Amino acid sequence: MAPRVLVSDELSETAVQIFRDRGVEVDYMPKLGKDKEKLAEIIDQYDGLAIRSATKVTEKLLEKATNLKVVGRAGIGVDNVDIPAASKRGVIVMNTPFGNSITTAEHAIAMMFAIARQLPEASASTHAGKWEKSKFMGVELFNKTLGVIGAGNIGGIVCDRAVGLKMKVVAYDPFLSEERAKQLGVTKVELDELLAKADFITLHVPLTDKTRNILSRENLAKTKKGVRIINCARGGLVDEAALKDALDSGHVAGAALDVFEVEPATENVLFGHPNVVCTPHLGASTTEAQENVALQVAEQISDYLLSGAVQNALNMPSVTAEEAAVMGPWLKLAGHIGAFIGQMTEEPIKAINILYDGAVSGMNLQALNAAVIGGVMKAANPEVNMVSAPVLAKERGIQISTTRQDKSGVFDAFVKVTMITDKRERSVAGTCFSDGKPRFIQIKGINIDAEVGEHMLYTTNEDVPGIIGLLGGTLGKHGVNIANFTLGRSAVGKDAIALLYLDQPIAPAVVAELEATGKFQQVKPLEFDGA
Ligand SMILES: NC(=O)C1=CN([C@@H]2O[C@H](COP(=O)(O)OP(=O)(O)OC[C@H]3O[C@@H](n4cnc5c(N)ncnc54)[C@H](O)[C@@H]3O)[C@@H](O)[C@H]2O)C=CC1
Ligand SMILES: O=C(O)C(=O)COP(=O)(O)O
Repeated sequence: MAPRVLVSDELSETAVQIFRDRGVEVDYMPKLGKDKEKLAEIIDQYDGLAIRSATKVTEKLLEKATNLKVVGRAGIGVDNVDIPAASKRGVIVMNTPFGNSITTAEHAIAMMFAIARQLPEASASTHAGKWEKSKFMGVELFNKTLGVIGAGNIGGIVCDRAVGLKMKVVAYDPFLSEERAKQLGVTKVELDELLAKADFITLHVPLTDKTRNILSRENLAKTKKGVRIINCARGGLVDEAALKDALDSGHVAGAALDVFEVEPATENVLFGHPNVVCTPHLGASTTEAQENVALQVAEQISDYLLSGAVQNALNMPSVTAEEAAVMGPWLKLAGHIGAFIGQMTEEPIKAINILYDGAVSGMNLQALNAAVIGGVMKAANPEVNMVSAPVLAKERGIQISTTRQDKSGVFDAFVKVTMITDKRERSVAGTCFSDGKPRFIQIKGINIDAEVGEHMLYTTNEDVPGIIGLLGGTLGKHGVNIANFTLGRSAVGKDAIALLYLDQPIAPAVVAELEATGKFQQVKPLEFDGA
């Protein structure tokens, strides 16, 4: 069945066309982002959700989104998506990190000109036939100091354009390297220095717990008298009430705001102030940017739903389409090994050590690790997947370690996972043959060769005659067909294991009957989803 995607905010038609061309069913309902009840009612029908900033992907919405696998943000900021809640539910969150950055940077520059020369007010006055030539006295940008808070993609472009305007640019960004600052032609400074020096301040940081209120009342008080402030990043970065007071007192000469604490902003303390220029979150609103982000988000969502390729996800390592094709069997194997271990474990896991040997050690290990951990944790919670598992494992304090090596002899490559609890250590290894089929090759250090099936039975016993007959006879009597039977032992007369691939699940009564023979130390049915 074709995956289904809902577009709940206004996106360029390009997105809808791409979904259709790629064979993804798409419903375009651009008003739904503003109607959370209606959205919550229908969200369970969709595998993917494409949004901009109006749709709020809250924990509550995600609870209803029982089939959702991916949220794609056609834009940059994802503060409208509860990413931890999405991760816990195994939903990938992607954005389009570059599609609208030039456009947004240009909007910030336009806003800077607008407050330097009071363009909107002068325009309104002229339209009104007033010809107030002497009222609108502006300031030049030339030789002024621009303080850029956040010099990432957008901030970096703003720096570049401002240098072109012959401004002096200082940037505050803890993650900006001296080398990059030099390349941009800007001076890296601390926040207090920026506040003290800047004639114009422009914000380009994401809204996080650390950046919220970065221009607080206290910080606004540290700015130069006559400063002008531009916010084309997020409402919530500037204390709006404090900004109004600073504008009223004349300490701040002007402010240009594209974003507001509450959006849509139909009321705001700053509305109506003569020195404030406002736009309704238009930073990304150009034909070019909207084409870029719509195209990118539709391709990314389709790639993920159709091939498992992951690009620009905020809660999952990237997997290219090429990698997804090569790694597919290995990701499956990693999940199966994890599932084997998870189903065999009844006590809390302290650590999981993952060894990658040979060709597989050169693959995307973050993704493979996520698949192993997902498999392990799925035994306790079937809802867990590659996205949610690493988060949950971390929450539970499980130590994950990875080793790469290239020592394999018999196999070109293999994956071996060792799980450690207070009581025991358990390890399972597997490989993929050229047919792409995952196989288990070692359990508890005992070599075997077992194709992975959906329903399996694992037994351990002392190496004595008659075990094959006993297993075959009992299963046969209950009409359980054996597709594949693998045996292994550590040494003659010592520990032996059997792994049976069955055509149907084995009933608890049959397990009990085998246990009652007293011949087995363990009789454990195992299930492998998607095998
Ligand atoms: N008005 C609009 O329509 C649009 C607004 N945006 C907003 O712009 C923001 C920035 O976008 P990009 O430049 O693409 O993001 P980015 O991630 O490339 O850059 C953000 C920069 O902020 C820096 N940063 C993070 N925490 C900081 C802190 N506490 N203090 C100082 N710097 C800090 C980072 O090191 C990074 O360099 C987005 O998060 C989004 O909220 C983005 C697009 C359109
Ligand atoms: O990309 C971003 O972060 C934006 O803020 C753009 O928002 P929008 O898609 O125009 O609602």
